[in-house]
Amino acid sequence: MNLSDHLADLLSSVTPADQLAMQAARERQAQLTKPPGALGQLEEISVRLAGVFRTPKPHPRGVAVVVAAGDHGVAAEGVSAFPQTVTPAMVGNFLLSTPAGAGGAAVNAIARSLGAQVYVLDAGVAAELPDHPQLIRAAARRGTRNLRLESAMTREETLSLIAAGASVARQAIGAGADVLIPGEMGIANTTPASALSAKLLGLNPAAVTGRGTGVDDSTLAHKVEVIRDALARRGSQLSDPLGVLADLGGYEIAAMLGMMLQAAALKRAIIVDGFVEGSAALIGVALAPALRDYLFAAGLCAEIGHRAQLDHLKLTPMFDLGLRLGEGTGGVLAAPFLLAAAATLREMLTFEEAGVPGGSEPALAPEHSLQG
Ligand SMILES: Cc1cc2ncn([C@H]3O[C@H](COP(=O)(O)O)[C@@H](O)[C@H]3O)c2cc1C
Ligand SMILES: O=C(O)c1cccnc1
Repeated sequence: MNLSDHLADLLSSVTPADQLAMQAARERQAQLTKPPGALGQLEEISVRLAGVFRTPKPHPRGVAVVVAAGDHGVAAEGVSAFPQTVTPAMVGNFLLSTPAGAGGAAVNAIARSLGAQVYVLDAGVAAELPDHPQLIRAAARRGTRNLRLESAMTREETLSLIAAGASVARQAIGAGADVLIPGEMGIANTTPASALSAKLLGLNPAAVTGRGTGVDDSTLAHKVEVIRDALARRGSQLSDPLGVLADLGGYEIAAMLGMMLQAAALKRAIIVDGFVEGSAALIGVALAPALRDYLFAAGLCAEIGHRAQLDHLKLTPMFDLGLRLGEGTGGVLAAPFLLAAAATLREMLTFEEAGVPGGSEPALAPEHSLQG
């Protein structure tokens, strides 16, 4: 199958969540031993999980984060507080053996603390990475082109990275993941993420461009100008989301899009972490609106454009810890909320089952009817 047929196939496999299972879950939530609504946002999460897993008693088990790493030609414009060499060095760090286990980055430590699997994908890092048994490699150029001056990727490259992301997602799901978290590492990648957000949300670049790794005021102003220049080129039309992604995106962003589409096609839950993941999700829902049914927002992150992304996706963040890291860290932190929400729906007893007074009156059976 050629790559555009592969994408078309993936898109047509992304079908809406199961409304009947959601309705049954809502009715069940109303009978569980608690005041109505007392589990707050967990209740809506549990109902959405019922829709994803197509049962009023969903039981998601494994959690996996896939960190896709890629480099960006636009790093040459000086839009990050860190040099591009940090990308391959951090990939090394994701894989290093440490006294605590594999990986010395934040995502590794957080994933270990919660028992989540970490996969690492080289989605086009600029430097050659040494072989490592845990490093999955996509066939990609070493870094995108400078999106200020030209399209960051070709269509073929974009399709190929979407396919690579989809393939890792199948691997993770095959190994037991029911909750998939796309994560990213790529110096300068908040620039393509901001450019994509400005384009797709129709907002002024200044409204969606943040400090990323912590750039100062003058670098931030320069970053906004770089994005303005990129948007002023004769780029792709909004009616062509794949073209917009190729024009303004990045390899790891395309790979995360592939992961999301594949996980949704296989009816798994996806946690969308920060601002860079959010930009992949925006392309995803433009290509396949039903993808939204499978997305769960982790926390609100500190990038200023994140709120606008979540509003567009109609997703509610689960916490606000001021995270501004990426890597999928917030997504892994949010995973226990999903597992717990499903557990309430699955394992709590109803008022009737537990013999607790105060539940809504069950309808009277005819033989007990007063008129009988
Ligand atoms: C040591 C280090 C570890 C990271 N882990 C994630 N990021 C995050 O920061 C980068 C995006 O910010 P910007 O667009 O400003 O470059 C991405 O690599 C993202 O994953 C990191 C950044 C650094 C420096
Ligand atoms: O929110 C994010 O995804 C983010 C923020 C800063 C740096 N890298 C990623």
